[in-house]
Amino acid sequence: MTYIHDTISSLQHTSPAQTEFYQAVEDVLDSLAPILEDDKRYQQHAIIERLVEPERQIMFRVPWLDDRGQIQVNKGYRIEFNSALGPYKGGLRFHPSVNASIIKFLGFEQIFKNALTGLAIGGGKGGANFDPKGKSDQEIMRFCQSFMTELYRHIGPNTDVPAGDIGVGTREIGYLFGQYKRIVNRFDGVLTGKSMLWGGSEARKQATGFGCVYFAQNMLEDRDQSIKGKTCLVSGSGNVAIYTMEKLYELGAKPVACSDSNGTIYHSQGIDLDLIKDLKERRHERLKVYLETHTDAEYTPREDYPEDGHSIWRYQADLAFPCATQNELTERDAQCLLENGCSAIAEGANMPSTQAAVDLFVEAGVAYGPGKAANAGGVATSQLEMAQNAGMRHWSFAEVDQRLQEIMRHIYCTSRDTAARYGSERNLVLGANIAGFKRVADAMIEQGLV
Ligand SMILES: NC(=O)C1=CN([C@@H]2O[C@H](COP(=O)(O)OP(=O)(O)OC[C@H]3O[C@@H](n4cnc5c(N)ncnc54)[C@H](O)[C@@H]3O)[C@@H](O)[C@H]2O)C=CC1
Ligand SMILES: O=C(O)CCC(=O)C(=O)O
Repeated sequence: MTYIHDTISSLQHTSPAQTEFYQAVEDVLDSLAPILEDDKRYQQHAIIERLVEPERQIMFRVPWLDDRGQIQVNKGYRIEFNSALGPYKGGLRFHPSVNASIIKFLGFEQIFKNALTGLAIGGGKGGANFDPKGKSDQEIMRFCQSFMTELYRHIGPNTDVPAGDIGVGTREIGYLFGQYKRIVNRFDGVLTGKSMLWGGSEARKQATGFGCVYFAQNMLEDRDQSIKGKTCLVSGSGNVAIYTMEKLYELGAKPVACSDSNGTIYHSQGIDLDLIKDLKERRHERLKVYLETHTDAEYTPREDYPEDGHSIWRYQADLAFPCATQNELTERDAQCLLENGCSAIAEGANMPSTQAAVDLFVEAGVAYGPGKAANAGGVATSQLEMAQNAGMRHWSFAEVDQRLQEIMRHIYCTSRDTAARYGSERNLVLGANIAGFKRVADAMIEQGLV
C-alpha cells in the first residue's frame, strides 16, 4: 500500500534511524486501509501526515551529582504527541536504552491506547537514558530533581500529566512531585501513580496487570473458555508482571515462569509471588536469588537464550503474558508458543511482540490482545486518579477496580466489534487500531487545522 511506504520513507528522512518508531507506525497504518477507503475525509485532512509528527518534542540535559561528588549528565525527553482528546498523558521511562526512537514509539502507541479507553486523555511519553540500577536513594532523588527542574515548565494538570513506566515507580514519582511543588508552589494533580499518602489512587499500582488479565478474561469468555485452571507464562518481574501474576492466582490460574533482564525462572509448582514481591519491590534483587529459597526451580541465564528468541516462551503453557519490554517475543518464540498449544496472548508490555510474531498470532486465529488494548488499564486508572484529584475525592479500591473492569470490557468490545465491522472478525489488532484511530482522527477534524 503506497501510503504506508510513503509515510515510512518520509519518516526515514525527517526522523532518521528511529526503527522502533517506524515499527509502531507501520503496525497502525497496516490496519487502516478499510477505514481510509470508507471515509475519504481522513486523507483530505492529512490525518496520517499530522498524526505521525508529534505536536511538540522536548529534549534536555539532565546534570546531577553522584555519591562520589562526580557530575553525571543524562538526556531527558518528553514527547507531547497528540492532544486532540485531552491533556498529553503517558509515562516516563528511566532506562539506559532510552532514545528518541523508543520514546516516540511509546508516545505514538499511547495516542491510540488512550483513545481506546474512551476517556479524555491525549498521548505523550517521556524519560531519560538514566540507569536506576545500582544507584543509591540519594542519587535517584538528585536525578529526579534535576529532571523535573526542566520538565516542570512543560507540564500541568490540564496540559501534560506524566506517570511511571520502566524504572519509574512510586519512589521516583515522589521525588519528581516534591521538586515540581517546590518550584511552582502548587499542590496539583500533575503526576499520576502517586503515593496513597498524598493523592494517589487505590488500585493504580495493580491496574496495568489486573487490566491485562481482565482483557484476557474477556477474550477467553468469547471463546467459551476461562482463566481458571490455566498454566501461564508471564515475562518480566516488575510492576506489570507482578500484578498480572497476582490477578491470575486470584482467578485460579497458575503462573509458572517469569523473567528479568538477566534470566528466566521456571517453577512448575507455580511462581512464589510473595518472594518475587520481596525480591523486586523491596530488596531490588536479581531474579536468580529465587533459587536460594526454591531449589526445585529452574533458572536460565540470558547468555543461554537461543539466538532467535527468548527462553521463557519455550515452556509449555495455555496462556502467555509478555510484560517486560519491546520486541521480547520473536517469530520463533511465537512458533514455540503455538506449537505448545498456547491459546491466548495478552500483552502487558508495549509492543513486546515483533511484527512477524504478531502476524503469526493473527494468522493462527488464537486470542491475541495487542498491548495498546490489553495494557490500557494502567493509563485508564491514571485518568481516574486525575478525576479524583480534580474533584478532591478518594474512591475505594473496590470502586476503582469496578471501573477498571468496565473500561477493559469497553476496550475489548470496541476492538472486537470494530474488527467485525471492517470485515476482519476476531482480529483485535485491526479492531484496536481502527477504533483508536477513528476517535482521534474525528476529534482532529472537528478541531480544525492545528
Ligand atoms: N507501569 C505501567 O503502568 C505500564 C507499563 N507498561 C509497559 O509494561 C512493561 C513493563 O513495565 P513496568 O512493569 O512498569 O516496569 P518495571 O520497571 O516495573 O519492570 C520492568 C521489568 O521488565 C524486566 N525486563 C526489562 N527488560 C527485560 C528483558 N529484555 N527481558 C526480560 N525482562 C526484562 C525488568 O527486569 C523488570 O523486571 C513496559 O513495556 C512498559 O512500557 C504498559 C502500560 C502501563
Ligand atoms: O499511567 C499513565 O499515564 C501512563 C501509563 C503508560 O506509560 C502506558 O500506558 O504505557
